[in-house]
Amino acid sequence: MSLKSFEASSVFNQLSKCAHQNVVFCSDEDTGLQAIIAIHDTTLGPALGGTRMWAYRTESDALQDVLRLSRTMTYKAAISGLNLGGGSAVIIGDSRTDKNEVLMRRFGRFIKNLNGSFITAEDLGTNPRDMEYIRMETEHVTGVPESMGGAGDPSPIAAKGVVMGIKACIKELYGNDSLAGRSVAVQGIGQVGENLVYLLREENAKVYVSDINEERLIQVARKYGAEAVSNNNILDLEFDVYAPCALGGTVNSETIPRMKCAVIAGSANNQLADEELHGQMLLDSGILYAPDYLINAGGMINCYSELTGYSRKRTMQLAENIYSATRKVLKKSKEENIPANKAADIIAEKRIADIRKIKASY
Ligand SMILES: NC(=O)c1ccc[n+]([C@@H]2O[C@H](COP(=O)([O-])OP(=O)(O)OC[C@H]3O[C@@H](n4cnc5c(N)ncnc54)[C@H](O)[C@@H]3O)[C@@H](O)[C@H]2O)c1
Repeated sequence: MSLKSFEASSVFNQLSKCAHQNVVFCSDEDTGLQAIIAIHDTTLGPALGGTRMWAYRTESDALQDVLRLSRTMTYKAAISGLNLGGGSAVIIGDSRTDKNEVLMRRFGRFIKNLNGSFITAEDLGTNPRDMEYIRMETEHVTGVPESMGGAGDPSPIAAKGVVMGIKACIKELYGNDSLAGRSVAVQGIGQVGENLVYLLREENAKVYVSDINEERLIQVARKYGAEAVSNNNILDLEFDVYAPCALGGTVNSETIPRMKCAVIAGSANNQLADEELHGQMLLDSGILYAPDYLINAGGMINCYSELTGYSRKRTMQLAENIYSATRKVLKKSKEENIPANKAADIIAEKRIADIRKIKASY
């Protein structure tokens, strides 16, 4: 087989499409570890990003995921005014059956070898206990429990940022940002979703909730006085705000035409299945979109605080800044008639380019 014949699916072909600074393949026979660490951009600071453990169907899927996630982290840090770059890691495997202390500690050794250019935290399939194992091998990890000097669970801060994003959208549409009487559908009521439901109910919003976990759905709906709805037809209902807080890709060519909401603002990463196509479709449909990486930056903000000396007050302040950052993005989107995700990208890219210039001067 000539090299050309498998070019389309090759690792080098995938890498050539994105301008990552460094991609490290980690393999260890003794522990069975197979992982990829991607460092997208470190102009603003060391690359920070979660470690996701997932039973990927193919190695190519794992590579694609880590490349996309790490790029998103660069933009998230840039638009949030953080001095961090973007990175991410994936461990290939089922977190319920394949994860153990040695595997996580071996992975920690790979992070150690990157000498601080990559700092990790939790993501899907990993938790504070795993971060403790990584911490046994390297200091370049955040999201460790408060008992170990960490900042603890980032999801309340992530939810706070999402509320700020929702309020900024409501202000844009109705001239005031009160959520009283506004209706919000939260899809996925896990760690962030439940905190979001709590905050929305505190503001007297009418809240609908859906989740694939029926037991949890009933429990959370009852606890906060929310209305449980079926996950299958949640998008067919009428409400002001759709808040996707489970998996990405729920905003796509099939769902957008069905949507009756005025706003999309949630915590899930990569909500638009295709950023260019679906960002434009939302603009054309008149649905206001609060870019995901902007309003879900609370988790990264929490990690940043942990790295720079944790203060609850400062962390909350940074999460509250998401309100003005969202207002700025929506203004740019309206004035230039461009999709909100595109407007956010331009603002993030400008900050990186500006800081790169001052770095070149010393
Ligand atoms: N945890 C954080 O601090 C944080 C920060 C930023 C972004 N995020 C993103 O927010 C999202 C939620 O994160 P989390 O930590 O709350 O996760 P989680 O695993 O705690 O919760 C996810 C919830 O979604 C439900 N779910 C899964 N698939 C679903 C589907 N198809 N339809 C409806 N519900 C479904 C699950 O049952 C679960 O209750 C993820 O996309 C994550 O990447 C999380």
